[in-house]
Amino acid sequence: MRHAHTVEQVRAAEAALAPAPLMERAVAGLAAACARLLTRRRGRVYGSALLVLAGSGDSGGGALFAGARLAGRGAAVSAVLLDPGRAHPAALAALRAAGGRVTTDQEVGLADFSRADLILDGIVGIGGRGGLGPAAAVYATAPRAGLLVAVDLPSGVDADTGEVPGAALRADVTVTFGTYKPGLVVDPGAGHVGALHLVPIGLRPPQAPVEALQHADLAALLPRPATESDKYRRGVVGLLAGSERYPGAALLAVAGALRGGAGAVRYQGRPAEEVVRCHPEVLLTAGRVQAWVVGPGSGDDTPEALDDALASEVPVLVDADGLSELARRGPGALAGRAAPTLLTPHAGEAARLLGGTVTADQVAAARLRHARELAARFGATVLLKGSSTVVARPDGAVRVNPTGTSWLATAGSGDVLAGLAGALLAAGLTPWDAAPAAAYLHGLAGRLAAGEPGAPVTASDVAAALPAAWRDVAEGGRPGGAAGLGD
Ligand SMILES: NC(=O)C1=CN([C@@H]2O[C@H](COP(=O)(O)OP(=O)(O)OC[C@H]3O[C@@H](n4cnc5c(N)ncnc54)[C@H](OP(=O)(O)O)[C@@H]3O)[C@@H](O)[C@H]2O)[C@@H](O)CC1
Ligand SMILES: [K+]
Repeated sequence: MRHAHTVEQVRAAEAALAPAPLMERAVAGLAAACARLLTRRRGRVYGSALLVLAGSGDSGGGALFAGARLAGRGAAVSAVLLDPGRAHPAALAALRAAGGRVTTDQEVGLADFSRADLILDGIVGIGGRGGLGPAAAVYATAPRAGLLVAVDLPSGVDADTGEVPGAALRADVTVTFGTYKPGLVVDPGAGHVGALHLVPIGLRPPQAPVEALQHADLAALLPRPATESDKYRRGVVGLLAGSERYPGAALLAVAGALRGGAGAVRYQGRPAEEVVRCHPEVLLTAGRVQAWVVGPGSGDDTPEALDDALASEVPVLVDADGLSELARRGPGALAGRAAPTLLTPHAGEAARLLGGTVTADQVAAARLRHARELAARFGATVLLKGSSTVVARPDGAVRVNPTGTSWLATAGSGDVLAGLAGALLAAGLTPWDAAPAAAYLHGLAGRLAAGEPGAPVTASDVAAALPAAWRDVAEGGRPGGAAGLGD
């Protein structure tokens, strides 16, 4: 599990430790990471060109100290001071003493930026507020040939939320200290991070409000049938999905549910004949179910389907058309439910569920905030789809999905996810576990189907790759399994 802590928690944890050893450990880890990157790129540190972008805080201080160390190993180091009167005095002195060149001239800085083998972004760390000023913002778009290493987090990304209010640097590698920060794992910030490397500095932060499941967590969560399992032990999922107009949604949701390990799928919708033709294992009879999925492509049947599902005493997943109907009814529609409800909106559906006071783009730009608001408003677990899918609980706890690929933004992909998550609910997982587990497997299946370097995939391809994703997780003992994920 990757745990991500807020700025306030990091500050409190840092305050409990002596500052000098903290800086020492952070700088040692940062310099070592840069030395490895330079060696990989140029064969050695000696003779390589390094540029430090230094702001006024400790992030700039750490970058200058690391620059000094690498200058000591023969790198040609220059530093641009973005707030010249306030650069970390001891770190600046150390860089000068090691032979580093210091400038405040933007033209010189940009020329060095374009030529350097490696650039250290120490403009701001967790103390960054608002967007970058113009002197720093030019480096967000300036051309460069070398690697950009962000110190603690890419400058311009909000550490607590992953929001990017203005210009932000785009790193190849981010070296972060002590613990992960939410902004490193939630988009749009996460998209600026590159490869993420954690340097332990001895922090002991409290429980994390944001976490990201890894391969080993998934392996522990996924249900495995015991020898005496029957279909009810594995879980029977009921699908109220598809319509004459949208039969495909039913087929894809069934495909996701069957490959999500459901003991059986009970289908109740209009295109039943087509469903059975494609998936002969589906049950069409009424009977016991352990979770309902309502909404994918359910069209005009949605109001009645939602009534039936919400009146049941089993977990209910509401997706697609079900969410539009729920947006019309408002949070009161879930008020009397004793069993849990899981909502799986994309940004547009989330905006509607939030009462239309925000746009889909605003939801996507501030994913943590809106997923939490929605979960609190409806008293339900919310899986907000999109790049870095976010799962929020009504109490504000969040799990962020680290898998996924932009190839997954394809028609019907959400139907597969709904069926898959429904199967995991039917198997007895809570929404808090089922939702991130489904997002993880779905994202991994998308990556496996898209391949490397990646090619377009259909929702059917994603469903077909689910068994491979499942096996990849089960093989989690070897680092990252076949997909190269894992921690
Ligand atoms: N503790 C340690 O030993 C180590 C700490 N390290 C890292 O340092 C970070 C915490 O340090 P920090 O508190 O000094 O904050 P940091 O983010 O560097 O700078 C804040 C300064 O920036 C300024 N500023 C704010 N917004 C701005 C903007 N938009 N554009 C430009 N400037 C802006 C702001 O100005 P002010 O608001 O005060 O006017 C203030 O002066 C943290 O990420 C940690 O991991 C490691 O790197 C090394 C070891
Ligand atoms: K930074």
